[in-house]
Formats: sequence, structure tokens, C-alpha cells
Amino acid sequence: MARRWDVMTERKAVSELRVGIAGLGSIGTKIATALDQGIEGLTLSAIAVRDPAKHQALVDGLRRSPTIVPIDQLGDVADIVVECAPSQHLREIVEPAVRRGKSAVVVSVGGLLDNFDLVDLARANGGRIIVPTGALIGLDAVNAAAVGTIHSVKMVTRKPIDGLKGAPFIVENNIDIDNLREPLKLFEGTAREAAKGFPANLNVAVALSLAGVGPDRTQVQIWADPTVTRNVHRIEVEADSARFSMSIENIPSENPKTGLITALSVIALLRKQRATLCVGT
Ligand SMILES: NC(=O)C1=CN([C@@H]2O[C@H](COP(=O)(O)OP(=O)(O)OC[C@H]3O[C@@H](n4cnc5c(N)ncnc54)[C@H](O)[C@@H]3O)[C@@H](O)[C@H]2O)C=CC1
Ligand SMILES: O=C([O-])CC(=O)C(=O)O
Repeated sequence: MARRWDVMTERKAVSELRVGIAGLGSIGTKIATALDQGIEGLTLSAIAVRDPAKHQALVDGLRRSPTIVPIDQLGDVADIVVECAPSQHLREIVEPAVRRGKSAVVVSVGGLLDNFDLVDLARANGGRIIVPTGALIGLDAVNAAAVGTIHSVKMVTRKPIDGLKGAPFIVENNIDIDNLREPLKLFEGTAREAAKGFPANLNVAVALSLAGVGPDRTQVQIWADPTVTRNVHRIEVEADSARFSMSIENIPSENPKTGLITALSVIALLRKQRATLCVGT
């Protein structure tokens, strides 16, 4: 008969969830490190990177080396695939995973709007698409309010100039933000429009919309603000159960468009997958 310790070890090995990460940039690197340091019930099994040589030092520093696989094969070797690459790769990463009934954690949330059939594909195959709160705040409350009736959702984003440079809306409209001395309102519209004009800057607006009243009813303002050093997002929700407003001031990561808290949000989400005590919606 197996000793108690053997049984426990065996059970742990059987139930461990394998995690694959697509993209080792500012978000993916931190998630890989956290998984390697230990998250209850989860193992980093695979990564997909554009340039393996660039990430060799990181991989060598991990206690357990993950397999390096092509981006569209993560779903073959992982139970949970974490997408943290540029949004144009979202489909290549998520489709094969959910087709195999796996879970995909998506941070390039804006990219989901043009690929929403992936949700149907996941449903048909027993897969899941999971959107973390990411760089935002309060999606637990928005989820709860959406069980009742939400009347309106508004969001105002203020970012330093470096957090907005290169956004298609700015380039296409030939807006000079480099020489701003005071805040400039760049955009006012729906979350769907914001995601098109600012695909690498406004994932949070889309996450908010999916938690609440959808991308066409979520109102967004975007300001380029030379007076701030953080990515600031404020949301206001009016619902039949509550009225709330919240704001978050994100410290930019090494990628100025991305708040440091984004990776931590994904790590917190991964911790919940097998945690015995889960707090928050
Ligand atoms: N949901 C949220 O709250 C937030 C989402 N984001 C989004 O998360 C995504 C990742 O952001 P960051 O990590 O800051 O970006 P990053 O630019 O630092 O990292 C992206 C990584 O993907 C890699 N990559 C590119 N093509 C690849 C390929 N074909 N195969 C494998 N890897 C590839 C790049 O080499 C890079 O290392 C972006 O789409 C960003 O807009 C960013 C901030 C907040
Ligand atoms: O990090 C942030 O503050 C938000 C962000 O870039 C995004 O939504 O893509």
C-alpha cells in the first residue's frame, strides 16, 4: 500500500495544471517567473517566443525549464494558455487552445472584439476564454452590477505621452502629442472605437465593456496628459443596485503603455485556479 506521502505526491502530480505563456514581454516575463517560483497546483510547461535567443538567460534562470513551442501549439502542451503577445497574434494563440477544450487567458482584450467567434468556438468545445481585470479596477463590482441592470458605464483614461505614442488614432489624425504642455482630450467614443484607435493602450476599456454593458454602450474618454507620470483610469457606473466610481493610477512597466499591475492581476487570477480560499468575484 502506498504511504500517505506517496499518495499525496501522486495526486498532486496528476492534478497539476500545465500553463503555457505566449510572449515574454513586460507581462509574460513576470508571469513566467511567478509560476516558476510556485503557484499552488500550476506548472509552467511551455512558452512561445518570437526570438528564443533573446530569452535564453531568463529560461536558463528558471528552476524548471519550460518547452519552447510555436505560438499556435501552446494548446497542445498546456491546460491554460496565457496570451500576452501583441494583439495581432491573439487568434493564432487562442483558437487552437479553445478548439482543444483548453482555457485561454487573454490580456490583449481589444483583439477579442474582432475575433468574438472564438467565444462560440470555446463554448462548442468546452474551452474557456478568461479576461483578467488587468490594468483596471472594479470588474468584480461591474460583474455583480451586471447581474442586475446597469444604466451607464463611463471611463476616463489619462496617460503620459510615452504611454500613447504610435497609437493608430494619433497617427491617422496627425496629432502632435510630443510638444503638449497641458492635457489634451484625444478621443471620446465607445469602447469598440477606442480599441480600434488605441489597440495597445485601451484593453482596459474593452475588459470593462465585456464585464458590463458591452463595447457599444461603454463610453470612453482618452487624454494625453503631460502632467501625469502614471496611467490613470477612472470608471463611473450607474446601476439599479449601486452607483460607484473608482480610479487607479498605474505605474508604467518597462513598456510605458503597460501598467505594472497588469502582470500581477494575471498572477492573482492564476493563483485562484487551484486555491482553496478564493476571495473576490
Ligand atoms: N488587459 C490589460 O489590462 C492590458 C493589456 N495589455 C496588452 O497585453 C499585451 C502584452 O503587453 P506587454 O507584455 O506590455 O507587451 P510587450 O511588447 O512588452 O511584450 C510582447 C511580447 O510578445 C512577443 N512576441 C511578438 N510576436 C510574437 C510571436 N509571434 N510569438 C511569440 N512572442 C511574440 C514580443 O517579442 C514581446 O516580448 C499587449 O497586447 C498589450 O496591449 C497591456 C496592458 C494592460
Ligand atoms: O496599463 C494600462 O494602464 C492600461 C493599458 O495599457 C491597456 O489597457 O492596454
